[in-house]
Amino acid sequence: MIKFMPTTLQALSIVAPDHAAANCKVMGLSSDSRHVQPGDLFVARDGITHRGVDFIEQAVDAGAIAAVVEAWTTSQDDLSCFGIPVIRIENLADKAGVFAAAMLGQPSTKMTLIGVTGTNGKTSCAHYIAQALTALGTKTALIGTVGNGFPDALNTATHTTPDAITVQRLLSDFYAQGAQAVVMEVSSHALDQGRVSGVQFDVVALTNLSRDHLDYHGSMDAYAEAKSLLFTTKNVAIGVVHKKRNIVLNADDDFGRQLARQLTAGNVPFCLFSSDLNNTQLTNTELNSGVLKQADVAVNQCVLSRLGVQLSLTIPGGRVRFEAPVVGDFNVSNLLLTVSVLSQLDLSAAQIEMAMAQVSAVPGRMECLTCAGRPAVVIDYAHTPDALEKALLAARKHCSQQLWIVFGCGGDRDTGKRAEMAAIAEQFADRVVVTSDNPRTESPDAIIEMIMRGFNRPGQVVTLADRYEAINMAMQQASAEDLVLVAGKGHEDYQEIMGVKYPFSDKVVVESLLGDVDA
Ligand SMILES: CC(=O)N[C@H]1[C@@H](OP(=O)(O)OP(=O)(O)OC[C@H]2O[C@@H](n3ccc(=O)[nH]c3=O)[C@H](O)[C@@H]2O)O[C@H](CO)[C@@H](O)[C@@H]1O[C@H](C)C(=O)N[C@@H](C)C(=O)N[C@H](CCC(=O)O)C(=O)O
Ligand SMILES: Nc1ncnc2c1ncn2[C@@H]1O[C@H](COP(=O)(O)OP(=O)(O)OP(=O)(O)O)[C@@H](O)[C@H]1O
Ligand SMILES: N[C@H](CCC[C@H](N)C(=O)O)C(=O)O
Ligand SMILES: [Mg+2]
Repeated sequence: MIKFMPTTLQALSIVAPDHAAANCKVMGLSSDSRHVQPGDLFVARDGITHRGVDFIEQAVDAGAIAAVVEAWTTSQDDLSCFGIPVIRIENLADKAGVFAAAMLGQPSTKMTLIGVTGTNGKTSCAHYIAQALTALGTKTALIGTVGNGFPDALNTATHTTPDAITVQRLLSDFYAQGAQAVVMEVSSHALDQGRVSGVQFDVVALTNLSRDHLDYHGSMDAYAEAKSLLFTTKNVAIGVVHKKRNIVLNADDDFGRQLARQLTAGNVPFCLFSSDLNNTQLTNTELNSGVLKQADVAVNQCVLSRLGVQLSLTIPGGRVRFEAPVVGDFNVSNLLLTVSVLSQLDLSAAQIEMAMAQVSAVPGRMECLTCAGRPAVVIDYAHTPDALEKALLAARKHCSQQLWIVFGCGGDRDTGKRAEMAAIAEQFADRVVVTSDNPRTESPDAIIEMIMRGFNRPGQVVTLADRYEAINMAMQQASAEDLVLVAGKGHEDYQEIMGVKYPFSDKVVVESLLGDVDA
């Protein structure tokens, strides 16, 4: 159990109203009134749904000795009634992590910290990096969608990137358990809400940027702006911190190149990777004028097979060759990112080659289940238009006859991606079954109806809201030479309906329907 180091408001650089308040002992920190412990400083941050100030009374009842609130939301006059010092602070959302880091002894400075952001591929890359570092003997922990902890003992995660105080607690906990490195997925929500403020990174990397989360960010520009926060250094008092400027960018992605141009203009060094053999995305004009450089990590040779990928790469100062049992062209990009991160950690070509040979598939990402005489089934976490396209293109290469897709879309999330995913499904699959994903608080039928608007030939699409029945139907009707891609839920072991998480696993369902699954 991780303990905060007792401190004072003064030591946290919080300007208290009087001497007594400045020196009162702060025993812990919480941003949730329901979890406040006696002696805690309550970080009453404003959220999207609630105002933090509305929970101060509850925090006082639980024993909070002081509270901090957003400066712009409340006047000082309204804060004198709580019986504890309540102090107004600028940019409070960005400060919670900084306070927590201070009270936990700056855990991120004691380990190698790697942050991965981007629309798709964060989990895959984070796991590959953790597997590679572990193979090199570096005890490495993970924070991300599949779970938090050491790779062989992940605790289920509620978020891809937890809230700011939880992030610091996890880092502190990992350090206490001997971690030497931590790889974390950094979501756009996290960057926007200051969940990684106070984390000091050794390497930060971008996978790619495509449509997602527009319900939250409102526009692609705002979404990109949030992502770019991981790559801009701020001072230690606020925001993301870079120990060194080790930045890894994807030259095959529009946003990756945009960031690369910005960094070049600001004379900030970065490592660029590309799986484009001819660097066709990098225009000659840009290359010749020095606006962009050639990729630092690039593909010399790439052989994709049913079992995985064989790669020969150029890296700064050498070459590496390895095989990895992961499928899909998009995974080449994820492997390149992984190699780029390792090269930024100053590992030798021989070390990188050895480490990459140990990389293996991630649960729920292009996971293939087969049984003699039955259609092959691939379970994948594609839940954005770009991911669905990439997953279907990858699955097509493993399918000798008809390619089936079973998918739905999550409720209470970007509604605009629903019709886009339908158009992709229609374009790249032969048979389409639309079902429920996590409807959350929305009606499954209403979500399906929005998906249906994206098809040109809706008459050819089967809809079955019950996900078990939808998978069953596709597997019953598909021939042994067909392939069924079950997309959207990957590793998830629940289906969230009206605030309740019911047990549901695509993998368990498929295995039970296949009977004896081949290895
Ligand atoms: C949209 C979003 O990101 N919402 C997150 C946000 O909620 P919110 O802003 O509505 O918070 P709020 O309910 O207004 O509460 C404000 C403050 O009051 C506190 N509070 C609240 C209630 C109470 O009784 N007492 C109390 O003190 C809360 O702890 C919070 O600090 O802050 C909450 C506390 O940290 C998060 O749990 C919540 O995540 C919700 C559940 C969520 O679904 N988030 C998803 C969209 C998300 O974060 N996804 C990303 C990206 C996924 C990916 O692409 O991989 C992720 O990183 O997981
Ligand atoms: N580099 C990539 N480019 C495009 N699609 C990808 C890439 N890597 C993975 N995918 C697709 O995206 C899906 C999700 O991959 P992964 O879980 O690694 O991404 P993520 O960014 O962590 O997603 P989330 O934001 O939901 O946590 C995969 O199942 C696959 O279909
Ligand atoms: N990290 C993603 C997960 C989506 C998973 C999908 N199954 C869904 O419920 O939409 C998100 O929060 O948008
Ligand atoms: Mg993830």
